[in-house]
Amino acid sequence: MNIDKFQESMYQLIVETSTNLPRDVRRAIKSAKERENAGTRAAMSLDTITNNIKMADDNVSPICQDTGLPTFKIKTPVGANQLVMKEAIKNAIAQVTKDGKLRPNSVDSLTGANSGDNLGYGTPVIKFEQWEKDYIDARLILKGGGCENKNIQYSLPCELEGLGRAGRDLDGIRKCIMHSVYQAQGQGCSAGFIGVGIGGDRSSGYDLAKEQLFRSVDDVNPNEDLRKLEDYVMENANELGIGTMGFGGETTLLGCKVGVMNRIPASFFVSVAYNCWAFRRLGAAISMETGEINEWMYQEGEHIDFGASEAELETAAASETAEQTNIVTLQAPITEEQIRNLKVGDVVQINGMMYTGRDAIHHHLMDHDAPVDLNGQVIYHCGPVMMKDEDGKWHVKAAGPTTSIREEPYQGDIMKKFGIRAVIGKGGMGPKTLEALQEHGGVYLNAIGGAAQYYADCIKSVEGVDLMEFGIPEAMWHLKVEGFTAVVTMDSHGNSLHRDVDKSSLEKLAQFKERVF
Ligand SMILES: O=C(O)C[C@H](O)C(=O)O
Ligand code: SF4
Repeated sequence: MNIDKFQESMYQLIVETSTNLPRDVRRAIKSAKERENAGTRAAMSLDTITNNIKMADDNVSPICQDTGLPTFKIKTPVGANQLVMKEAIKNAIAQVTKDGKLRPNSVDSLTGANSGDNLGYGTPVIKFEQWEKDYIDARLILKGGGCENKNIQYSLPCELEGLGRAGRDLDGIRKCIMHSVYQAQGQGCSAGFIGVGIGGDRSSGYDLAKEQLFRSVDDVNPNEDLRKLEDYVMENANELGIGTMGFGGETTLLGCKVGVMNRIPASFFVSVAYNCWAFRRLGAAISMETGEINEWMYQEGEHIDFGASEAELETAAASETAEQTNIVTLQAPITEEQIRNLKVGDVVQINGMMYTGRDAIHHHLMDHDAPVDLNGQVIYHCGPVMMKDEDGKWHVKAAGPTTSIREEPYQGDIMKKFGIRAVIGKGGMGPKTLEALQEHGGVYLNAIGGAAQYYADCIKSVEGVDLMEFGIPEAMWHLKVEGFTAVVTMDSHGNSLHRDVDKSSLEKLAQFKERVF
C-alpha cells in the first residue's frame, strides 16, 4: 500500500469528521428543529446549532472546540501492516492539530501538561481488527469530554431515583436507559444520542455501548426485543422535557441504539455512552492498493445543508418579535445593579471584554492573585481552538462553552474574591454557586454548547493571554466580543432554570415506573 496516500486519507477523515456532520445526524437535528415551537428557547438554541453546523461547513473549522478523544476503529484485510498504519494515523493527527482542525487535547493525567499535538500514551485510541474483505474500513469518532462525563454504567439489580428497582430483565434495562437520559440533563449538550451496551464486564460493556454509536441513526435493530426497546426509549425519553441544552422542550434524545453481548452469571451491566448533538463520527472505505478513499460512509439519503432560506429567516425574525424576549446588552465592567435587574429567561448580549477560565484557572485563582483586574468582569468557561499567524497574533478558530458544573467547588468563592459579575458556560451550576450569585450579585449565563463557530464569530480580537503554562485550552484568554448572546439561567434572586428542569424531569421520569416489558 502507498502509506503516504493512506496518511493523506487519514488526514481527510479527521478533518471531515471534525468539521462536517454526517447526513444521518443532520436529519435527526432537522426533525428536532421541526418539533419545537417557534420562539421558544429550545427553538432558538436549535437555530444557533444549525447555523453553527453551516458555519463549520463553510469555514472547514471544528463544529465544537472540544474535538474529543479521537477513536479509530479500523478493519484491515489479512496481511496489512498495522504498525505502519498506526504511525501514519499519528502523523495525520499531529498535522491536523497543527492546522487548527483539532484542539490540542492530550493532557498528562498527573501533571496536566498538554502534549500540544494530541499524541501521548493512550491518545489517540486506535483499534484494529482483521476481516476477510480486500479493502480497509476506517471509522473515526471525536467524542467530547462533556458528553463522555455523562456516560453511566448500571450494575443490575439496582435502585433508581424516580423509577425504583431495576431488575435483571428487559424492563430493568429499560429503566436504566430512561434514567441515563434523565441524569445527563443538558450537560452533555442535549439533544443527544445514546449507545447502550447490555452485558459484558465493566470495560467490554462500555466498548459495546460505544460501538453502537457507529450505527447509522436511522438503521433498524435486527433483534426484535432491542428494536422495541429502542423505539420505546425514543418515544418516551422525549417526554422528560429536558430539551435542547436542558432549557426544556420537545426533544431530549435524537437517537438510541442498543447492543447485547453475553455476561458472566454474577454480573449484569447496562452501560450507556452519551453523545452530544455534535455527533462527529465518520468512516471511509480505503483501497488496500492505493491507500486512497474510495467511498465515504454515513452519506446515504438526503443531505441537509442548513442554509436558511429567505422564508425561514422571515419566520425566525417574526417569532423573535412575537415572543418579546427581554434582550439586555451588557458591557464590562458591569455593576451590581445591572446584574440585579436580570431574571432567568432574559437574553443577554455582551459587547466588550471577557476572560476565559476553566478548570486550571479556577483552581489557580483559589490561592493566587488574578493576572488582570476581574472586578465587574465576565468569565467565560471556554477552552478555545487557537492559531498563531506569522506575525505572532492569535486567532480564534472555535470557542464554545464548556460544562460549568466542574467549577462548582470554586465558582462562588472566586466571584466574591475578585468581584466577577457574570460567568458564561453551559449546563448550569449547583446550589453553592446559586447562593453566591444571590449574596454577591452575580449571574450565570448559558451559552449554546457546541456552537463553537457561532461564538468564534462573535470574538472580534484576542487582546492577550495569561497562564499559557496551563496549555491552550486552559489558559486565560482576553477576548473582545461583539453581540455574544447567552441566556440567563441562574439569577441573583435565587432562581435557577437548571434546578427547575431537573425537578420537573424527575417527576416525569417517575411516570415510567410501571412495568412495560
Ligand atoms: O472541553 C470542552 O471545551 C467542552 C467539553 O466537551 C464539555 O462539554 O464540557
Ligand atoms: S461542548 Fe458539548 S458539543 Fe462540544 S464536545 Fe462537549 S458535549 Fe459535545
